[in-house]
Amino acid sequence: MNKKSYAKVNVFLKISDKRDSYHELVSRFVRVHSLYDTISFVKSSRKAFDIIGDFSCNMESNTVYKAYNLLKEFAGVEEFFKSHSVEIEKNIPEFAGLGGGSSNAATFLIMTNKYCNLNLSKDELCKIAVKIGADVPFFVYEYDSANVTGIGEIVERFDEEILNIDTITPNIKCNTGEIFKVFRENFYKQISKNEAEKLLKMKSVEILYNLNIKEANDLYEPAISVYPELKEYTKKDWFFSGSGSSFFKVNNVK
Ligand SMILES: C[C@@](CO)(OP(=O)(O)O)[C@H](O)COP(=O)(O)OP(=O)(O)OC[C@H]1O[C@@H](n2ccc(N)nc2=O)[C@H](O)[C@@H]1O
Ligand SMILES: Nc1ncnc2c1ncn2[C@@H]1O[C@H](COP(=O)(O)OP(=O)(O)O)[C@@H](O)[C@H]1O
Repeated sequence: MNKKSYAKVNVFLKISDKRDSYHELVSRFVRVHSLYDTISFVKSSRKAFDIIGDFSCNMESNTVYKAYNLLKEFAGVEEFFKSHSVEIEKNIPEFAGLGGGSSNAATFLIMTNKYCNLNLSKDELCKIAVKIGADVPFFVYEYDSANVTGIGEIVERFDEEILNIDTITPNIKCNTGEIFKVFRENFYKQISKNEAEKLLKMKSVEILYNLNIKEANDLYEPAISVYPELKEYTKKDWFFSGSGSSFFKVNNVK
């Protein structure tokens, strides 16, 4: 009972509006095939829910624990996790803009749905996923590439070739909330409907061929202003994922 929990990158990320203290985005999310954690359900005699793995957060703030809390009311779930521990082999760096925590939560939802025979559809799982975090629905659908809008709850599969992606994660822990705050205060702009529609139709390789790092990600400039050390990692053909700190390169782009 194990499953890969992939990282993602944002090929582009543009802000389209504000929603209360949040921001609505227009983004292309792509799974990184070469970077994943592995989640296993292993037999255990602990008689209580537990997660084994290397995390910087405590149990209460672990996204997998949040996912468990949302599923435990379903018949059989609590019983199952009295005799199984969740083991997570972490490879995806945290605070990296690669969605590791969100991916783990989604993989846990998918595995629990399967092994506890909950028979929930992807759409039903997605309703649970949004309660955990903005990026979780993308990972629930298991698409290689998708257009993601709203705060992350609208996920539409995008049909394109599988991308061969390299990532670099500087040892800088980017605070997503702080970067959005600086974006709102000093860099605020909204993508127009026309421009958004154009990007949402373009293949990822075309987008990366045509845009530079600043144009592709509205959070890049605010991130650099909060963490100037990030600038050292800015190189030709490399792009910025989410609110950082990871940079990525797509080898399919010629
Ligand atoms: C920017 C993105 C793009 O993929 O990626 P990451 O850099 O985290 O991977 C995500 O949407 C990030 O989502 P997530 O990491 O779940 O953010 P949260 O913990 O929910 O939000 C932290 C804080 O960031 C701000 N926030 C977050 C998402 C959003 N669409 N608008 C916001 O303004 C809010 O102030 C919020 O309190
Ligand atoms: N299962 C998990 N894996 C990684 N980080 C987690 C997990 N659960 C909670 N977190 C917390 O989520 C935050 C980072 O989220 P993560 O998804 O790894 O990165 P990012 O949001 O930068 O893409 C950190 O505060 C981290 O401690």
